[in-house]
Amino acid sequence: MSKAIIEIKQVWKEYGDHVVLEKLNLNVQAGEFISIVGASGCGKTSLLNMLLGTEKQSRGSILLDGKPMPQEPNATRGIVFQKYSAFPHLNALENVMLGGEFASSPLLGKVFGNERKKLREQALEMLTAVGLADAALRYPSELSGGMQQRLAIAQALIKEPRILLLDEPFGALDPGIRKDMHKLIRELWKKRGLTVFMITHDLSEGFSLGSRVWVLDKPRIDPHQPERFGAQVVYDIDINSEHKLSNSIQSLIEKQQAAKVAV
Ligand SMILES: Nc1ncnc2c1ncn2[C@@H]1O[C@H](COP(=O)(O)OP(=O)(O)OP(=O)(O)O)[C@@H](O)[C@H]1O
Repeated sequence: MSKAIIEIKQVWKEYGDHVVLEKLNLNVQAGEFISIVGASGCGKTSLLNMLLGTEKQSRGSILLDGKPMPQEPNATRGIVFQKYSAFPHLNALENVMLGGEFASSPLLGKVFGNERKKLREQALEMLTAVGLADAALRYPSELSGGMQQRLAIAQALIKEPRILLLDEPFGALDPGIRKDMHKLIRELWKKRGLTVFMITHDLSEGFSLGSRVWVLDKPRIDPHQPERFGAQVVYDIDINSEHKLSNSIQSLIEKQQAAKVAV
């Protein structure tokens, strides 16, 4: 087996007395697509933030290529949030270029001359890859929700990250647009050999996109002290090796879909 790109070893995350995550032990190979599902507040975003480097684990270690995870975001990891706020005074092309400018000139946030010309070309390529070539000169307020998420993906990918972190990236989009976005993200994942971590509340999205699904839940509950125990990865499901999803998982998905219809 090849060396893991990410190793999570005995990781705990606590906020004061509140234990959010406990005893996480997980290895991720380069090129995996991990869907992270679990109840609201179980610690999915906390886990993603630790992978991004904006949060530090309370205990244990997280390794990137065998070395401690850098404690700040850098170009190895790109992130896309559910709600994207692009700079409103910059057009799509300038917004994507800005991401690249900060990656190559973190202090100044600006590049000049030939480097700028090259960056402009790369940004245009990125916009083309996400299907926004025709909207390069439009401002964020002139883009639909789906287009704004495409822009967010282009901005994350301009830094050429090896790891892409997605925090409910399609949660606010209409079902038809979500489908298009699923196709896009699968293409980008495969073509660029990315390692992807995606939080979703939609189980069927998690199972259809991911090569592996982590289900976070609390195996232990103290009713008098709900914050005493944290969530763990209670199911770690390798989609490729499962010929068929187990009945229980399939029925979970069906239940969720039925609940959506009922709303
Ligand atoms: N900076 C913080 N300080 C204190 N508590 C926090 C902080 N960040 C998160 N929490 C708490 O940690 C718990 C897990 O939060 P987190 O956002 O990781 O959950 P989540 O699974 O992503 O939730 P959701 O699905 O609702 O987005 C929550 O109870 C939250 O209130």
